[in-house]
Amino acid sequence: MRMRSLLYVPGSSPRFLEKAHERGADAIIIDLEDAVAANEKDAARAALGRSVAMVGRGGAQIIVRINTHDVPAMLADAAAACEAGAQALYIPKVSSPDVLHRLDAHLRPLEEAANRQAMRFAPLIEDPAGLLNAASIAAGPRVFALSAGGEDLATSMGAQPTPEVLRVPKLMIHYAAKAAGVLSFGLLRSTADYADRQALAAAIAEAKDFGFDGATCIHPSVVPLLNEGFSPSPEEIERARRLIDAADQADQAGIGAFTFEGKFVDRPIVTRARALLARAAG
Ligand SMILES: CC(C)(COP(=O)(O)OP(=O)(O)OC[C@H]1O[C@@H](n2cnc3c(N)ncnc32)[C@H](O)[C@@H]1OP(=O)(O)O)[C@@H](O)C(=O)NCCC(=O)NCCSC(=O)C[C@H](O)C(=O)O
Ligand SMILES: [Mg+2]
Repeated sequence: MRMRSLLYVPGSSPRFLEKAHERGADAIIIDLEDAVAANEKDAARAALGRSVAMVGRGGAQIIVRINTHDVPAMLADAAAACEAGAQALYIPKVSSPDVLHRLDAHLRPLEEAANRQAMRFAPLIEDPAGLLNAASIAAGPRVFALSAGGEDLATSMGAQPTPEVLRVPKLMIHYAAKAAGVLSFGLLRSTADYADRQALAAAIAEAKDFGFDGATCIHPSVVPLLNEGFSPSPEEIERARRLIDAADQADQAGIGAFTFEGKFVDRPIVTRARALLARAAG
């Protein structure tokens, strides 16, 4: 399943929710957390059934970002997301796997009673404790993806969310995701400056080179950039096909390493080409 673009939509904004399914995002994250004012959170949760149905009309994966600042709110959000038919939870401010176990135990009987598929978890790491526990968080129950919340991460450290500040923590979280074999979402910079398209395109190209699978965004204008940027280009696909043909011929001739279009090729390079074609196939 492709998850190049994940569009955040505040769960309290009917104007945004109404057309979110037309924006082309692979996944839509209905936010109940920081984009929703405190006095609107109960109403956003109560409306979740309608919101999930509305944003799901285009076939995107539907994810709900729950609150984790207090346990009753967290459990109520998770139960509402389950009842609404969301496929996954975005779980903010995860500092250790404990919260994932708590949610897993809470959801299991609800899912069984309603005969629903298990919702998957995407923890969001947003403080230094979470950063240092990233490997155990990535290996937690139901986890399918990991990402960093750059704004909260910087804030929790008394830092500014500049690319220099965010680069190392975001890469640490990325490597934890890769070590656990789960998806890794993000860019090596803050996503708050969504209007600078040139900088965004460069950041997306960089993230793709690092092996990130996709990224979240807060505005629909970024979705096409993510979809294009995290997809293999036609040139990359053509080259991968030629390289695999050449590798198959070399294999039949009993040759493991060879020169292809002026460059050295051996097994990991062929594996990379096959992975690129698999990604292109969706
Ligand atoms: C950033 C925004 C507040 C901008 O809002 P606004 O100025 O009203 O947008 P536009 O006028 O440019 O909108 C143009 C059209 O696009 C639609 N729109 C805009 N945003 C969205 C959206 N997110 N989803 C769906 N549709 C959207 C408008 O309706 C307009 O369409 P039309 O009506 O047809 O003309 C706003 O974009 C926004 O609120 N974005 C979401 C913010 C959010 O969810 N933030 C939380 C996630 S990020 C985070 O929490 C950080 C992380 O945790 C960390 O710590 O780093
Ligand atoms: Mg945050």
